[in-house]
Amino acid sequence: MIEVQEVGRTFTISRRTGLLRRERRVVHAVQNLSFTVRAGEFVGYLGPNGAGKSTTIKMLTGILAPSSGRIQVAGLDPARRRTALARRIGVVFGQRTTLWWDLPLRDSFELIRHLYKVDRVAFKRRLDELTELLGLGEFLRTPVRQLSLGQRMRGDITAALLHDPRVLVLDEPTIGLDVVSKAAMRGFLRSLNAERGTTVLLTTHDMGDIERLCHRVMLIDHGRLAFEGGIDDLRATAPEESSIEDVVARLYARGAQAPDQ
Ligand SMILES: Nc1ncnc2c1ncn2[C@@H]1O[C@H](COP(=O)(O)OP(=O)(O)OP(=O)(O)O)[C@@H](O)[C@H]1O
Repeated sequence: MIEVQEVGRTFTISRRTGLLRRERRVVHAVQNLSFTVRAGEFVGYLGPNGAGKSTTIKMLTGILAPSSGRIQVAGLDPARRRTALARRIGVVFGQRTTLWWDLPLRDSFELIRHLYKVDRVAFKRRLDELTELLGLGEFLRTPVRQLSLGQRMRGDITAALLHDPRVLVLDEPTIGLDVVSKAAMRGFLRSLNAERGTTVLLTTHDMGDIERLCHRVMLIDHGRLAFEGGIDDLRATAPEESSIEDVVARLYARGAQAPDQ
């Protein structure tokens, strides 16, 4: 469902170092990255701040083109077929909304229906289902700017799923949610994957998300894949640690000692 082959992405940063002098520096955000996510998998994508997670997600969704290598998502090259891909995948960035700030939630969904050209009957059925599952009924007429973070996040997840995508890419979907909202969101995502077979790639700094949801974990550090395996394999990298958080902290610390690019 997702194929990443030897992908690299660099950024060139230009910085003023004097009155007339500029210094150019190349940042290797992602380097020689290869992985596969099969249909129906729920995979966690971990890494410390600045490791290259968002850059990867932007490449998977076609927002950024890779500098090298090859990507296929749902059978398409994301950077070349971004519009076609948008009909096959759903994307949620926890830190920002894709909804229209001043519009009631319902109107944002209606606009999305037009953008994705979703059939009216299928849209109504899917919206009713998602409204029920995510408990959104009482907020449909509320402008997005008046929603709490948890309500808005449920709105964003609904928006990403209205066109019934086979792949869902989530960038920190539980950030800032309270324990009850977090548990509800995780329950929803788990059943979406188990019952509907939606393939999910999840980026998070919350190890609870990883432990409770993911079949497999990939860990990126300094733009390179530093670990890949199941939760038990992850634990086995530091069996002396009792929590996943500490196991992952160990892996991050190991990466920090490695020579930088
Ligand atoms: N547009 C850009 N221009 C220059 N450098 C960038 C750009 N986007 C990302 N980078 C750099 O690429 C590297 C990877 O950044 P990225 O945002 O992918 O990390 P991340 O793993 O998502 O981090 P976080 O967990 O903090 O969100 C960082 O060194 C970052 O500064």
